[in-house]
Amino acid sequence: MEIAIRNGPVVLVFKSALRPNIVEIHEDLIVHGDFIKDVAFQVDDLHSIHQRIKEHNGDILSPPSKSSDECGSILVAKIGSCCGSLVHTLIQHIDYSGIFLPGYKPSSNFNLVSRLDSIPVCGLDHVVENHPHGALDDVTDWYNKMLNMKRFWSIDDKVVHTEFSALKALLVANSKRDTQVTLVEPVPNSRRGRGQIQECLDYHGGPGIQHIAFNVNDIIAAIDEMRRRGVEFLPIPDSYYDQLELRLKDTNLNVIEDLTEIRRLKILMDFDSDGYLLQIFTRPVQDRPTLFIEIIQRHNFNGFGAGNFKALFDAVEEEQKRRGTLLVEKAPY
Ligand SMILES: O=C(O)C(=O)Cc1ccc(O)cc1
Ligand SMILES: [Fe+2]
Repeated sequence: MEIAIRNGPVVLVFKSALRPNIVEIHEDLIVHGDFIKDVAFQVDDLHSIHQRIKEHNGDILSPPSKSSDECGSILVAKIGSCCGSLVHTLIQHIDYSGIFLPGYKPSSNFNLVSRLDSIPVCGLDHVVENHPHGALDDVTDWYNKMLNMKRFWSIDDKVVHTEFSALKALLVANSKRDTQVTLVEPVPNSRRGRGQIQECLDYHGGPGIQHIAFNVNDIIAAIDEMRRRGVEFLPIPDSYYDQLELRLKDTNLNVIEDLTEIRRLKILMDFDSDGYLLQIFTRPVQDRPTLFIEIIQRHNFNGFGAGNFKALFDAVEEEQKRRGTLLVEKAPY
């Protein structure tokens, strides 16, 4: 059974096994718990991508096929990724004008949502994959070969470390930068802890999607409403905002949002001379400390909040201490 929910251009599909014998879903759930199985990409020319993937011996789970209903047709294929059991559905819209994809019917069972104040989402900014130590070069190669995505930036453990852990991250994206995947790996070193990436790998049972980031146009209103609804975000100390205000004093940046609101809602901010971004991270959205959600608003700023990594990772490690997973060698399950 599948239920698709939409907010602006973003659609999430929730899938569950109705019957006991749907082995492939149950097997995945035993390993990963609730997790992201599929990150779908919209493509312009599925046949040529399929050809490219075949030439590079990619894992084609289902070759391009046409799917139609009374609202038109799409072309769809599915490939295995190099990120554990994650798959990528590739979709080319030929002439489709229905609500989502062929076969989906509108549902009228969402009275609760229609009574809440809306939280408009305007796009999917990026998804983030966690990989084991040493995997990032091969994964980057894979996205480059199969989907022609290029590496745009990287940051290493010399820059990204805390008292307890260290990591490497890099971004692969298409040339328009409207499809972006951040790849992250832990760097084991002499530090004392099991960092957030290793914790996520341990609880997820291997590589997988660690967070998804939604773009909004009014992050203050969005977070205000999400908090009102009870969504839990990572706590950020007041000292972060004291420092932020000092750093901002030395710039000519025109920040539209009210800094008191940014402080009150615990939104993070990173900037350079041309622009800034505002971002905030939820606590994990299921029992295992694996998937969480980021809300992000960009003002002429393409980067990934590297200036926030320290505050962010310190905040996550405070959560790990609370969970009792930071200062141990292996996952305590
Ligand atoms: O790069 C991103 O997408 C970020 O949002 C920053 C980040 C990178 C790695 C993490 O484990 C958590 C956050
Ligand atoms: Fe992110």
